Amino acid sequence: MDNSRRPEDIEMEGRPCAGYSNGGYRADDLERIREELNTALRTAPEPAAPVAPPAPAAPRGPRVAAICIRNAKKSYPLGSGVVLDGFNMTVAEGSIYSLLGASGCGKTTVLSCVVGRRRLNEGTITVLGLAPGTPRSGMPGPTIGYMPQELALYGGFTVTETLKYFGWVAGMSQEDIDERTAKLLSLLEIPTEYRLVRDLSGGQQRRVSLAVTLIHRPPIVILDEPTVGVDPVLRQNIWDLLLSMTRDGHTTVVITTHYIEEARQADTIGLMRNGTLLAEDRPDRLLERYACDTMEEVFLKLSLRQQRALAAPATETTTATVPVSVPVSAPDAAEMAVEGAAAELDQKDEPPVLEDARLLHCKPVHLTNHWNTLPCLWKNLTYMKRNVVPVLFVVILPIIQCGLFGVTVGRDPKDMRLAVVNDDVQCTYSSNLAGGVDYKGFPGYPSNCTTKTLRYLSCRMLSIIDDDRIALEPFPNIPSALEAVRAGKAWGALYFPANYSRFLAARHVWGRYASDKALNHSEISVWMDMSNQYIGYLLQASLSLAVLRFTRDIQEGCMWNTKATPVPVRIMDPVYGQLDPSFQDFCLPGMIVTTVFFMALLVTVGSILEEKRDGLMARSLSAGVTIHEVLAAHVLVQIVLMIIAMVTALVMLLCVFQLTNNGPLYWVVLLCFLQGLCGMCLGFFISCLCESDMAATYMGVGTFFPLIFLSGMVWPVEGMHSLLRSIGWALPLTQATTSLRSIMGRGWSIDQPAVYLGFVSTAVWIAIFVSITLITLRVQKRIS
Ligand SMILES: Nc1ncnc2c1ncn2[C@@H]1O[C@H](COP(=O)(O)OP(=O)(O)OP(=O)(O)O)[C@@H](O)[C@H]1O
Repeated sequence: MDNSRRPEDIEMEGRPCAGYSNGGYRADDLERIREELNTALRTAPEPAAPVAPPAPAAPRGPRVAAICIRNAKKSYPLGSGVVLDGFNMTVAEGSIYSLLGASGCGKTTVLSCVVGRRRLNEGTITVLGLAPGTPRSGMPGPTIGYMPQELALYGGFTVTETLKYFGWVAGMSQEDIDERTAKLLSLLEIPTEYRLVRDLSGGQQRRVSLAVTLIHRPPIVILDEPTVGVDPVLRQNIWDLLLSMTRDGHTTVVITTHYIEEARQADTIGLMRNGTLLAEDRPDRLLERYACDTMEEVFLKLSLRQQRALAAPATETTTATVPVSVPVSAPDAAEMAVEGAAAELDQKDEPPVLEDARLLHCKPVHLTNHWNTLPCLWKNLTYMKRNVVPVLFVVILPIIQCGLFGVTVGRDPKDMRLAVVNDDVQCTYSSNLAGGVDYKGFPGYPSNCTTKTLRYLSCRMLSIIDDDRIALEPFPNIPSALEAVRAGKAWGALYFPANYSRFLAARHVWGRYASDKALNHSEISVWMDMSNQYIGYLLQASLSLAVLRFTRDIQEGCMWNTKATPVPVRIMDPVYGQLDPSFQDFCLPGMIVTTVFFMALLVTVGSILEEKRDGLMARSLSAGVTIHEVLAAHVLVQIVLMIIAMVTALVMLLCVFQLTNNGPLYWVVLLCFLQGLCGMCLGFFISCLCESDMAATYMGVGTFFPLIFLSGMVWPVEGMHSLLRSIGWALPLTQATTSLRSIMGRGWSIDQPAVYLGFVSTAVWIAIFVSITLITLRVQKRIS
């Protein structure tokens, strides 16, 4: 065995946290200490809830381990490699432990595992005798006060509101919060208690962050670079505060910092590099052992040694003073043998480290029957009070959306131009040409209608065609009329051949005896611009209707039997809807469903990502709020917003624009509400999956268009390919749109399959979104 290795180093390798390490003591010394500790164990009180009872000031030794990490290994699922590689760390109770290391060496990863935010791939962590994340450990929760590297504060809250929220989460009473707030504000010199956090200076914000960490007097305080970017005087104040906190032995502090020399004030310094701990000892001993004047030199020496060890072929596989699982070069091994011998002598002054929780002065804080939904709800409402934009968005967007829908969609196009070439007779179109004869003034039909008396029929026909929808414009010949159509100046061209009136009169008078010439010359030729399908169909429908009316007009004028119409079809009153159906009424159900669904989705994603941003949610979770409590508080707020959006949309569409609803309004409202819930649940899923606004935007937009097009809102699903129709059938908006259309258009109730399928489909989708959200959260927790 290598003589240079310290006994506890040998024990540390693979040694579980619980138990004693002899720390270089003689066997009889150890026996005595064990006896003392066992006496203490027998008399030590059990942990009490909700907060740790005040215990008498602890003497400085023998100390026990408050935090113990053994053989920790960690890599991130999407990370570039191993972050912690056999990391060991022991933090004595009532001490300040300063973890030093270069940027990216894994300090934050260690701390986030200690607070229970992340899990190790291998190895163990014990904090106050318990593993973080286990029941009754209070981790994440009030056992630990965690100050993350990022600010992670609600910028829209005042200082007191911030402290109130985190104090409330930690289970403190309002009086206790007020008292602690006053004390911390004075200790940390934060004079601006009613100012919003976002309006404070950077240094003030960090002090507020520290106050949040300390508000509930946590037994374990974890500070991730609290002094970065802080003025030197304030930095020293923070250290003074930490020293005073640990003086009575009831608070243990772990702090990371980039300022190596300030770390000399700590009881223990841990030097970390590349995911392993290079050394861990009292600052004076580290300087002494490595014969250096500054801590920087010690760090440099150990780092170079690790560098050489990693580069050179191994002579040893483990080290004495460096608990690093890397090979060590021969010169370093010799040097380390000398250091190890010195260290062994030092160890006799060092107290043993013990991890039995019952001997600790610091106790885990476990809150029973404490729900954080209420603080979260209060926080969400306070957030909304300060950020009215999302609320206005929920109220104003449906007004704008539905208003635009009401005034733009489904309205008949007006003044569509048709080019007219009339070789039959010169009518004058009063609406288009100045002067001349008004074709509307052409005589009616005498009762004794003959081919001679039926005159100016082209003008008569044009007078029927000319309405609000169509504007007629005369052209001298067919080429010029077609040119106007090609140039986009007219939607179509009509041509009345020469003697149209005479031949049409013959066609009517002679009926089936009319000559071929009469039949051919009594036809109007039409050329249409069908590039716009909707306008093209509208014009064709107008012309067909005009021909029908014109024919009936002739028959009535001549007192002929009007039943001899050209199309022997009689359109009766429709079973549902009107003879002249409105496109608006077709789109309306889809419009309502889409508005409510996507409004809920948008607001949910927005508010959760806002909370996730800058580590806000992570901090709440570290403080003991569960993700379910966060979601529950959001559900309550979102439901209120959703109801506002839904009522606004329905009032706009049904009351302001008087769109048709023939069915029971309560089914309409219930289905819209369920659709809102469904959108909200999809919002939860998206915001759990996405870390950034950008990713969420892509997902939101990515779901928007397929859902809209496949739901049959824009075009009847009957027109889709059968495969798409099957896919669309199963999507969240499709059945709901059909159901709402049946309620509003046909006046059906829930007993109709088309209606209840919408409710069933929505409920199933809510269940699916909730399930996949919970599964995603569980997977994320497992791999974090
Ligand atoms: N969520 C993550 N996913 C993937 N890799 C990560 C993640 N968080 C950290 N890492 C990587 O793990 C390594 C250690 O990061 P960590 O934040 O623990 O270092 P650090 O020592 O705290 O650095 P700093 O002092 O700059 O804060 C880095 O290489 C970092 O890129």
